[in-house]
Amino acid sequence: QDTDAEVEAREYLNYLNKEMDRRTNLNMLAAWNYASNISEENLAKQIAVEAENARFQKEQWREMMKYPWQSYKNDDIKRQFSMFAILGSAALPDEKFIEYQKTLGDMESIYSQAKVCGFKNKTNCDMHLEPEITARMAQSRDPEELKHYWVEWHKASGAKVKHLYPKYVELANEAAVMNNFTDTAEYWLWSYEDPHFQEEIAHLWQQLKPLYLQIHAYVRRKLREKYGENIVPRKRPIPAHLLGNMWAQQWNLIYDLTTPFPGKSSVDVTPQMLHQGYTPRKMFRLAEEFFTSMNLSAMPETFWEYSILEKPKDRNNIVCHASAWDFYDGKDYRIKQCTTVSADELSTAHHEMGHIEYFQQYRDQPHIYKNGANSGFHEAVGDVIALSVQTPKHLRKIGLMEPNTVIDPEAELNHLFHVGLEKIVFLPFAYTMDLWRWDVFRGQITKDHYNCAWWKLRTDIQGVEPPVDRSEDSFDPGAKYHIVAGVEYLRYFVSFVIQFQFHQAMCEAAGQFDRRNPMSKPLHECDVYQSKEAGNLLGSMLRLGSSVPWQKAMEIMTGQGKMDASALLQYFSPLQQYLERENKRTGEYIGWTASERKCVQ
Ligand SMILES: C=C(C[SeH])C(=O)N1CCC[C@H]1C(=O)O
Ligand SMILES: [Zn+2]
Repeated sequence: QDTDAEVEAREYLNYLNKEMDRRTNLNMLAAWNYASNISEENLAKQIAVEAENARFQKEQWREMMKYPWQSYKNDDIKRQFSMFAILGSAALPDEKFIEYQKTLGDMESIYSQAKVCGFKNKTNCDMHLEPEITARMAQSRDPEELKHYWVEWHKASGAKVKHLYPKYVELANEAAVMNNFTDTAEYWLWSYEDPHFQEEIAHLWQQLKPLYLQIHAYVRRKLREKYGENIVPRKRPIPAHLLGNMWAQQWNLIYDLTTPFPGKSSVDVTPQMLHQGYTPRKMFRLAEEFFTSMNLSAMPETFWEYSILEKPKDRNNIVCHASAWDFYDGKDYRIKQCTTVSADELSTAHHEMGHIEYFQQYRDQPHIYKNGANSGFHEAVGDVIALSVQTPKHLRKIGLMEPNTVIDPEAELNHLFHVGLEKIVFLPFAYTMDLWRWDVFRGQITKDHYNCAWWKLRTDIQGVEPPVDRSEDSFDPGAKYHIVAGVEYLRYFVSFVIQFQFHQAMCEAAGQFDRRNPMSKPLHECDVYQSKEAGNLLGSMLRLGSSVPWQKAMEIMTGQGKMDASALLQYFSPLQQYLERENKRTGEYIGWTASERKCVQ
């Protein structure tokens, strides 16, 4: 039974939650207007709305402190107050708040509008990251062309925001301190509600690293066979421009160069999608149908009306980096993605729609709980579905793979390897992104050695190196969206571990996995399509939002409350055995020696 004080406190929370929904709706509309139509004027409009709301939040913070909420018995009221009490950047005084948002907006604008000149057609200097440069990094098999786009992109993006980054770090840390954190690293880690979270991540990486070393050595051999020993030396870190992705974060786009059994069924459905006349809209309809087949939500009609699912033809002043948007009114949800028709982008479409599913499932939560159980949960939802979609079994079901395609153990290994190029490979990259930023926020990496510290981490942890020597004149972290947009990245490391725990739980619910006899129905062959049991299990966790600690949400989903690498390792165990056998057979050097690339301080 709530005390009178708690009854009064709850009434205040009801007001605050409703008012924050209303105000955040205005914030999101202004942010959407800027991101979809970049201009100084639209940034100023967005910042004006955000500054007004920051003022309101500071005012309410003073109001909240009149309530002795730490002494309340009601856990839910205490949880809401403790979350509302953390203002983030809104804690900054007005003019610093505005400077902080302007710095982020300017970095995002430079990144999103950066362009380079062509390698072959040197007069075409209108090539943007999406779609042109991304397409060349994925499709070119000419090391010189790949080096050109790698170097030019890093010059046109990272180097151009270098002068703004220290100011962002300084103001982010000032805000963190005003929220009673030592720095932004601690503020970011606080959201995971576990005082030992950084150590837990380090422990998970130690468990997963052996598998990464195997796929790294195997891919390096395949690249050496393709490009020769001079370009891909046997024991060296892998040159980052040869891996199919500008940041070498996922290598699935060089699947054709590295597949274990080239003759077997190709899991790359891009040609089929193009042949069948797939459009971006059809890709998102396909994703929606998967969710509804499991008794999860369809997209509201306004989603199809307001979303931007293709890059506008006539202009480039748009943030193309894919994103999902909640407008906090229980009905307006949107995706903005400069979609091109490909298998990789079909996965991204599922990823983004997973965010929308989460938004819809927790729509009845109070404002403060309209978040993922932690940020990694939000990133995992769509990916879990995509794990089912990309099974050969499912691709045949939806007509993207010939019905008579032979799916034998070698074809299954090809599929596992393809998923490994996207999931195993990504882990050290995601880890590096925030290992670098934690040290920057903590003052261990200062601006005079931002770049060389970045490459030391990238070489030590990920085993990749830049295609050319670097120096502190460059700012290569700034060539990656999440760095210039100030988006925390550990969420993706968490997602790529827990999505296999969710997949395992949902496959069990769907009767397609048996934890007591794991190889009787291999986890990587599971497809939860049309399983109401799997959908209801997922939905029951999504509806909670952040109303309970993520460990509780994990327990509801998987029966236990911890992050656990064993589901991922179980999923990839046939691949790990194959890679270990193959690397031994070819005498591969596991790991890498020091890079010969210099970084001039
Ligand atoms: C698709 C999104 C929007 Se939340 C994204 O940023 N992702 C999804 C995978 C990792 C990360 C990236 O692209 O770096
Ligand atoms: Zn996401």
